[in-house]
Amino acid sequence: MSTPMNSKVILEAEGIVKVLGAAPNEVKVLKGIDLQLHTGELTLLMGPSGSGKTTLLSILGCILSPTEGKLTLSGFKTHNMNTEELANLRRKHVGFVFQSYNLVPTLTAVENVMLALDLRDLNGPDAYDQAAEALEAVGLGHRINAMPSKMSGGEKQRVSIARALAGSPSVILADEPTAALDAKNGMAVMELLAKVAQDTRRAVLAVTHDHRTLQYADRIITIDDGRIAGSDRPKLSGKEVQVPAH
Ligand SMILES: Nc1ncnc2c1ncn2[C@@H]1O[C@H](COP(=O)(O)OP(=O)(O)OP(=O)(O)O)[C@@H](O)[C@H]1O
Repeated sequence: MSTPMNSKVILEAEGIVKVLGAAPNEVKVLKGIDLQLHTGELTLLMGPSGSGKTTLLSILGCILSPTEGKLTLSGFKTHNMNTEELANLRRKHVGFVFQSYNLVPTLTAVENVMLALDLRDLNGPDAYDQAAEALEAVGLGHRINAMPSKMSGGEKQRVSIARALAGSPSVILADEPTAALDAKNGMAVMELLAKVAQDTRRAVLAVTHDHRTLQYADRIITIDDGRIAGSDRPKLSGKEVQVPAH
């Protein structure tokens, strides 16, 4: 199947197996996943509850190591990396967006974004400018000094997208980014992620149960019982995508 021009593989997972839990109650949560993320694309990861989506996202984002299999991120092969090397790779190349925003409640919007830059060793006036720029890019230039408690859910999620964008990671991983939002704010956040994904240096992968988000996808991957059950490019194929029920 064809991919957009100028697009390249920025993340590649091969034969990913993940066993969780301790013997004798071990569970093979991922059973051999092959997956590629391309720059300039928004990929949605869908599948029933318990199918392994969050576990897979954690492995792709170098939070968890696979039991078996290989991961290459931005050209770096991770399978021989120690914990510190993996954390450095994650800080530099991956931005996360969570369902519950995960903002620090005592910090303003711009300070929340600056915190992410500080983790990437960028601080001082340059960090402030870069954080303000990231907030501007998500339409929150007028809210940079707002506290999370004074923001709507949609605004908080946009701050968390700005935080993920700061430092220009090559991959943004979002776990149910619209789940806590009403329909209007949820679609606005999805539209923003689709726009963020148009940058040809970056790929975005979002786990979602929300069928209304399908319209924004360049690619939809479905997972069922720890295995890839399907992959489609709806904008190119024009096919209706069958997604397993939640
Ligand atoms: N620490 C653990 N030990 C054992 N099993 C686990 C552990 N963590 C998760 N699991 C199991 O792994 C499976 C996959 O979990 P995961 O959270 O990745 O699924 P998911 O597709 O993201 O689900 P949901 O849509 O409900 O968030 C589930 O059956 C879960 O019960």
